[in-house]
Amino acid sequence: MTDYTPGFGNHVSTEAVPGALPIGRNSPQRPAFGLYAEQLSGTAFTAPRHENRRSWLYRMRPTAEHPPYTRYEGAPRFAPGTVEGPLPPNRLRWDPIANTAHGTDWLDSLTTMLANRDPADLEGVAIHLYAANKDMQDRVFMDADGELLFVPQFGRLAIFTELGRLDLAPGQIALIPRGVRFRITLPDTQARGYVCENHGALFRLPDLGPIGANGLANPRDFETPHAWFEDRDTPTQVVQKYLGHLWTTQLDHSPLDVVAWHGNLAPWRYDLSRFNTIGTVSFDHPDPSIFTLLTSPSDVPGRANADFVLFPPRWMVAEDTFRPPWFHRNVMSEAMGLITGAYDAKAEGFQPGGLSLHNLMAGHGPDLASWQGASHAALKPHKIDGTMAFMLESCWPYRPTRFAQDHAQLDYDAVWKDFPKALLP
Ligand SMILES: O=C(O)Cc1cc(O)ccc1O
Ligand SMILES: [Fe+2]
Repeated sequence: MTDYTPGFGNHVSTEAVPGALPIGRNSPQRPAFGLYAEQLSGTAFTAPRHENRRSWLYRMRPTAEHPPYTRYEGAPRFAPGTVEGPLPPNRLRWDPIANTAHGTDWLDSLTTMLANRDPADLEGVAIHLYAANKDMQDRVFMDADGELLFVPQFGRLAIFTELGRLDLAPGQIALIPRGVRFRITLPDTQARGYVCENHGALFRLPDLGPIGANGLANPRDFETPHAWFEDRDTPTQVVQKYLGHLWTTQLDHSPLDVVAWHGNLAPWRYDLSRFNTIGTVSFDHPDPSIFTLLTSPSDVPGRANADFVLFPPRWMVAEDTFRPPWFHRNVMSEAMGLITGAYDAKAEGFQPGGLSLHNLMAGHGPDLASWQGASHAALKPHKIDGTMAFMLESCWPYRPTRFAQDHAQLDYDAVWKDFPKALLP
């Protein structure tokens, strides 16, 4: 059980030991109890105030005290780079990854599927899958390449971070900022899901425009953990992802030793059932941007580095409308995952834990069975229930890893085969 503070991007002050947090200054000459003050930046020092994100951590030892990093040889499918050469314009889809070997923790189970920029560009996103069956023991991970958005699909995660503990279950998502170290244990002994890694501008809530001041993901439903620490003087391995590669070093203590912190750069979790879904009450299927939960802007206004888009249970009431997603070709690139149930544009073949990719300009939309069903359905109010899908839509075309290329479904194109030709008068 953990305590949380509600709100998105708020300035939080929290201490696990009374008196640990300095009052009125960040870096006193001698912080309480001999703690070390450390600033963790999520944006440049000079970022505009409304975008500026940083926290001050008060820890038992400075992060700076560590031996050199050497290459990490574990996690064989994590961050291997993508396939070089011309990128085929083909649509791709994957079944959930088969069970990983017994005794594989979250970190070593990470399997990179798609990536679209070099992390050193400070733009782009990558999509990793995990399928773990062992707790991380005596080791922590940190990602210097971006913030991590967790989308569990099966099994709970207990995430012990430098800034507090997060309990996470399927149906919730969580975010860990760039650079924050954490360890993951598995309350259900097994867990499977997605991790979206964002190298670009920090995820934020989208502007709501004419929707108004409320709706979609409301800020108060994001939960940030209170300060928590462990005082453990036992050997601890640190693994970090740095510019696309994995590195490791060894400490003689746990770095999850932040006794107090304050600031607006912090992990959070969010319950997807809180998403206030908005859709048409007249006709036509709205653009999926109506379902944007988080956005990471690029330098081009309105063109996201990444949008995290949710397709939750909802009522469909549109009149004289083909209600599922329409056929379309998009200049943005669409990677999709499924948390539970079925997706209304794919009758079969897109399974919970699976993944699909429709890169820029790829013709896609309802498969033949979904098109037939929706073209003839009686248009009474209908609840799409028991489903939760998401899309990570990016302006940068995704490239698969070699593993992804070798494990894609063999004949995905066939779901769009044999559409009857239109009959002209
Ligand atoms: O391709 C998809 O299934 C995602 C999607 C959903 C939708 O409702 C409208 C457009 C779109 O790309
Ligand atoms: Fe699409």
